[in-house]
Amino acid sequence: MTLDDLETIIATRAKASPDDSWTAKLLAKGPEKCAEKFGEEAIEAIIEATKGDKERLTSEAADVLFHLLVMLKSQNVALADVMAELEQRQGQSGLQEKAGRT
Ligand SMILES: N=c1c2ncn([C@@H]3O[C@H](COP(=O)(O)OP(=O)(O)OP(=O)(O)O)[C@@H](O)[C@H]3O)c2ncn1[C@@H]1O[C@H](COP(=O)(O)O)[C@@H](O)[C@H]1O
Repeated sequence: MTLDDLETIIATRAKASPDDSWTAKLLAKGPEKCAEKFGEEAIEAIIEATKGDKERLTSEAADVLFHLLVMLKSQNVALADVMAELEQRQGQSGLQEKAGRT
């Protein structure tokens, strides 16, 4: 499973009935609800990371990635655009980037 696969699954399930699909149900609630759910999942991952529970963190991290992609879908932002942004950053240290900010 790749993030591209998951994006494709989400795009397909977005067309399903909200009665049959969590993806469709969440998207039907609108972008704000999708963002809120992503935030909840991120907080759950933070909690597991601070506890040091690797198994629970792995599970919550999966929830975070799934809900990140649903949030992007809700705003029609393509994963490819996010990856292109990361690609542009390749080769520049995060510390260099921070020091170069005006
Ligand atoms: N990867 C996921 C995925 N990860 C999490 N979830 C759902 O996200 C929902 C929210 O998770 P939570 O554990 O937070 O559930 P909750 O009910 O809010 O529980 P609490 O907050 O009370 O703990 C649950 O219903 C999970 O099943 C997912 N739902 C779908 N997918 C993928 O999307 C595909 C299509 O799913 P549907 O859209 O449901 O057909 C699936 O086959 C999977 O590949």
